[in-house]
Amino acid sequence: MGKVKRAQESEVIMTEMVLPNDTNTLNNLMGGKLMHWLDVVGAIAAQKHSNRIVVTASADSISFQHPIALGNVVTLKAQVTRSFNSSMEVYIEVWAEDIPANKKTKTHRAFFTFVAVDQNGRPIEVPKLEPTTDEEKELFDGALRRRQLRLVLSKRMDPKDAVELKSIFGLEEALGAKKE
Ligand SMILES: CCCCCCCCCCCCCCCC(=O)SCCNC(=O)CCNC(=O)[C@H](O)C(C)(C)COP(=O)(O)OP(=O)(O)OC[C@H]1O[C@@H](n2cnc3c(N)ncnc32)[C@H](O)[C@@H]1OP(=O)(O)O
Repeated sequence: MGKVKRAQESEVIMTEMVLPNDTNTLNNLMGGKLMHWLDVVGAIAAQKHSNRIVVTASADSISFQHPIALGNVVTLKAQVTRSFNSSMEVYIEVWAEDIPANKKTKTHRAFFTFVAVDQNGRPIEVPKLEPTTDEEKELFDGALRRRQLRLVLSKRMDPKDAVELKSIFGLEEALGAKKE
């Protein structure tokens, strides 16, 4: 049996401050800057799980509903939810904190996928992941559906083979599977 690692072993908490160079003309954090931080914190979590070089394969939809203001302290928490062969899904939560006002708000959540690669950039196998807490187990179970959705959207999986997706949405017919 291959190596198994616990989800908590990949946890990374990163803290940043929104500086003038990071903001738009409304003095709010630029979306691209936040995506950069998400990419870095997620990649470190994936590296901790795999002990390998990792590359970003995909980032799921990120919505910017809560602006983060100049001077806020931004905390990003990342953890691998599930590993597959060479790929790992990472869940990231973001909080913005106005320390003088003593106010902390959860602003974003995101799922990224990283792939462990060798020195030549070829995908390489990663340890399996064992979820421990209820939240980790829920994320672990959902990861299979999210992976299938990503692979279908990027045309890497035939919708007919997306068994998990079909079972939750009851999409057998819509996705072209033949009825018995
Ligand atoms: C001492 C320690 C110090 C630590 C200090 C750390 C500092 C850490 C800082 C890091 C700083 C930031 C690091 C950012 C990292 C970049 O930003 S990297 C730059 C952006 N990313 C890239 O350039 C990647 C470009 N793409 C590729 O290289 C290739 O497409 C990939 C992703 C390696 C996949 O290769 P491929 O030949 O298509 O391989 P294939 O066998 O088909 O697929 C391999 C796996 O990828 C998955 N995959 C492929 N495409 C997708 C997709 N669109 N969606 C989901 N999964 C996909 C497949 O499902 C498959 O998964 P598994 O079944 O193996 O689990």
